[in-house]
Amino acid sequence: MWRSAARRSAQIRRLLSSSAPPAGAGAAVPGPCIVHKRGNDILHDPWYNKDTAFPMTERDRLGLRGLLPPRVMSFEQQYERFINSFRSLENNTRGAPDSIVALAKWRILNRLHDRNETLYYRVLIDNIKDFAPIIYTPTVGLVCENYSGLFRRPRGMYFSAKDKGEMMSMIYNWPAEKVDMIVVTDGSRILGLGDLGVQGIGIPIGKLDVYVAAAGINPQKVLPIMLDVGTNNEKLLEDKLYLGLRQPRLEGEEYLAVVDEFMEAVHARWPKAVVQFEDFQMKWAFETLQRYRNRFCMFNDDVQGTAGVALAGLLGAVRAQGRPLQDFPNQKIVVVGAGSAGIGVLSMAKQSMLRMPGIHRTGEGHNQFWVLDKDGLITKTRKGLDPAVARFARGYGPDEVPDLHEGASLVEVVKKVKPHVLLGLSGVGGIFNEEVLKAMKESDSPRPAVFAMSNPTTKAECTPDDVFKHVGENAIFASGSPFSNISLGNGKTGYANQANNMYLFPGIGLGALLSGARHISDGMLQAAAECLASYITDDEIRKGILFPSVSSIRHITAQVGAAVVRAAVAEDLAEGCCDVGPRELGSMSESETVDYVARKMWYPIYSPLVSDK
Ligand SMILES: NC(=O)C1=CN([C@@H]2O[C@H](COP(=O)(O)OP(=O)(O)OC[C@H]3O[C@@H](n4cnc5c(N)ncnc54)[C@H](O)[C@@H]3O)[C@@H](O)[C@H]2O)C=CC1
Ligand SMILES: CC(=O)C(=O)O
Ligand SMILES: [Mg+2]
Repeated sequence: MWRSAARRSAQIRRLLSSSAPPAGAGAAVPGPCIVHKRGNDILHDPWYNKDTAFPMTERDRLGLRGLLPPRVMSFEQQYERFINSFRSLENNTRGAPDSIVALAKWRILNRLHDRNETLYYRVLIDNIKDFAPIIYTPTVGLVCENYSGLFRRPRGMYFSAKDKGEMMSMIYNWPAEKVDMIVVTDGSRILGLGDLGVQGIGIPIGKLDVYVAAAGINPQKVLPIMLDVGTNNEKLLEDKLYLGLRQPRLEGEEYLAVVDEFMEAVHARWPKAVVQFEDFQMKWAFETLQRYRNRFCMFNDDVQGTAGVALAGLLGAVRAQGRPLQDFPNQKIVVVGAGSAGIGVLSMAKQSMLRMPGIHRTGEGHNQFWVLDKDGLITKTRKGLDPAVARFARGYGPDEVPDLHEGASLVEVVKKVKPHVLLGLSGVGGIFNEEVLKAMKESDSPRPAVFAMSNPTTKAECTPDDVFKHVGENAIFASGSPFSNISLGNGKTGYANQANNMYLFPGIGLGALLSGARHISDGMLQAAAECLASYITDDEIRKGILFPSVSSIRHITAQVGAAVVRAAVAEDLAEGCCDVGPRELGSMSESETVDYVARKMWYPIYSPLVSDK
């Protein structure tokens, strides 16, 4: 499995060098693009604007002559100019507080996004490792918290509780004829920052930027959406600048009626669009997933995308111990956080354990998990447990070893269980404190793994410094938001892996889209997770590297996308996309599918513009 992944990876690297467009994706001579506007309207449209790079012939053709300074710059010159101004911003803000620097960097990128999307996405693709922390976690969290103050112009669509009955017509207000990818939130659980109401729109925007950069979705075909059903955040309700509905959140049937109407409207206009649900509070994350997953092509990224990434990390932790993957069902895993992400991870990990052959276990009753929430260890004696959580409750009675009790604290659990993996999806910064990490040192694993997956950085359960200091140099660390690697002395490195669903959601969405899947099945998600798990070589794993570098995200996404396409075909869920039908998809070999996916990726190049006005 690992060898074929390495071969695929080399093939994709050849296809998708970040410095050159993939063959067939517009490439050297892009076809002309028809615009339905002229003059200033083009300069003010970031989809078409080229700023100073409009050649003279186009300036004449489009009524731009005189509206721009006379010198025509090349794309490369514009690119260099932007990168230079970004680097001087970095120099000029050195020593300033982190949040000021982060927001200044976000502003300069956002201004480019507002002005010229082709240039914006090229700098994003080429510098994804540096810029992902700005357009995505952690800075996107800061942006959401300050959204009402930072707001200059809208991006995406807003459907509010006041729009009940209007959504079917409102959806036609969106200017693009075709939309392929939608990310929607109701703002009720933004990263680990809680209910941010309408300000949560920053998350769909950031996720879709990752879609464009990683999956090569054409930015003209993405749509970030906010469902504003109110907020229960008192601070926002009292804030005079707050831009959302100043009312408590809708609940129950009233809430579902809004989401139902929105989904019907989207489906009516763009029946083949993939809809990603993001950052919904747990009860609605699960409810909407069950409600829509067999009717629409949708998935919940926090439940399903996160699960696949965590599973890839958990399998990596088994390999790092030098054990075969069949040993996975024997790993002891403590999960802190029983919310949408935690339960998603537990469900997928359990499914995967139950599929592994040749291990003595007791079917559904096999429980290698110890799950804690804000009230401590969850056992079967806990009252009012959600059925999704109850599956993982420990059945503590006098016969179960180690001896623990309902509500036991994290440190007690770690000391007694001596887990192989400690995984945090709690949204509580620093909860893996020195005492907990020192207890992890006594883990039964020779390579104890600590996954501090909560976002943004302030909510990470611990840092890599803490882990390599208190658990030891042989520990394995991964976090949801990026950290730098740690120098352990003697030329050794403690790797700070990033375990974030960004490694999977772009490939899941792209694979679903290109296969024309009727819906997104567990098999497609499993294929995505296995593909990510197999991306890393044994050598890397031995060093403690569990996930590839974010700079390879396009390569990874092409593979994940292809794995998803193939799973959709195998399950007979694929209806095909554009001129590629299900039969043709089914006849593609593994490498041809990767080729197909890579070639479908959009790449930012200025196209010649022709106006029809
Ligand atoms: N790395 C990644 O790719 C992802 C990270 N996340 C992060 O995971 C976190 C949780 O997300 P959700 O599960 O959707 O939130 P949620 O609100 O549904 O669940 C949070 C869970 O943490 C528990 N919790 C709260 N305080 C605790 C404490 N002191 N000790 C133990 N447990 C505690 C709660 O009881 C609840 O079970 C967020 O910070 C989010 O950013 C979520 C999705 C993906
Ligand atoms: C990464 C992500 O989806 C979250 O923190 O919610
Ligand atoms: Mg999320």
